Amino acid sequence: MITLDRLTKRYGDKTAVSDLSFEINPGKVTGFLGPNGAGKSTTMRMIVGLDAPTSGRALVGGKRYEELRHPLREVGALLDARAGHPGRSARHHLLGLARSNGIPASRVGEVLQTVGLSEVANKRIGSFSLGMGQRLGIAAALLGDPKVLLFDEPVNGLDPDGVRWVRELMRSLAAEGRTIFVSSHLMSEMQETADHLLVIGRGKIIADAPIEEVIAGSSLTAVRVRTPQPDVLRRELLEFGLRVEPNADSAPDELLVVGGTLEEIGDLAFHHRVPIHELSMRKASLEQAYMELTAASVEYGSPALSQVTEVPDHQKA
Ligand SMILES: Nc1ncnc2c1ncn2[C@@H]1O[C@H](COP(=O)(O)OP(=O)(O)OP(=O)(O)O)[C@@H](O)[C@H]1O
Repeated sequence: MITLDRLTKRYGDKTAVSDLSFEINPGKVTGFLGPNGAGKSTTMRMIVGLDAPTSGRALVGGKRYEELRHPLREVGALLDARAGHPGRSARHHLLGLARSNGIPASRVGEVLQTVGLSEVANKRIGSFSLGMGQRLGIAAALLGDPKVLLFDEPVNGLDPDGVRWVRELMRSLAAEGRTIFVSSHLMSEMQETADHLLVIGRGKIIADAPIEEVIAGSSLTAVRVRTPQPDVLRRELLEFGLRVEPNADSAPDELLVVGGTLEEIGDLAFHHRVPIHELSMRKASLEQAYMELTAASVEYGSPALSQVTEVPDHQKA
């Protein structure tokens, strides 16, 4: 388990992480999301002792990183895939880490196998592609067989096969009861991998909830109802306290209802003898839910496309 207790980091006037308190539990993949500059890497660096908090604490299994006797055997991290001397071979890099952490050398062959680098184990790290570097970083994180694992953007640079491999690895590590904390900007990938989400913006927590709850909380998650009596049903739904979205694109017999479950809406229609021709859930994607959640905390936003694309004269209407 990872515990953050009022964790704060300031760089001069800039507060990178502000009073963060939360727990990351074992047996789950917890996704760590937030816009660029939100404070994700800084938080992860403080958990593994690479940055000192200005105030507050980050604990792994109840201890500060500095208090861990064999840190790599308790917490593994992929924070910077370029770590490791470029002139060294992958095997030597891992052997060095194993030796300094009291990990048997036999473990090196095992993790190289796990990440699919056995055949290039004796090649120089400097000759590795971005994806191979990511795999080596993951091998280093797994070396001490730790209960807690942190991955900062682990699928960065990986091809689709590699992305799927990382997803399956995270899921299986969590299924073994480990604590998996992973940051990513790839929402579709997070939607497939994470059980729980922590969303931060400008150093503060915006959401700490199961992924299904985050998606259900989006205004784009709604129940679609088709009925020959939309006006009657609309009135009853509003009376019941639900919201009916005005939707110019809807067919005349269709209502989009926010805030209610399929069961509640079905029962309500039955109670008022309103015939139903369709009752279905329209789920927001994680990307849509995330964009809504973080809209107010994007520090380095993108200009509207019309501002950056010059439309050639001959294409103008
Ligand atoms: N060593 C440093 N010195 C000064 N400011 C820093 C330092 N490290 C981080 N920051 C600032 O702290 C804030 C949080 O940065 P951090 O890298 O943790 O964000 P992030 O969420 O990981 O962003 P990204 O998604 O772009 O990787 C940013 O505004 C960043 O400029």
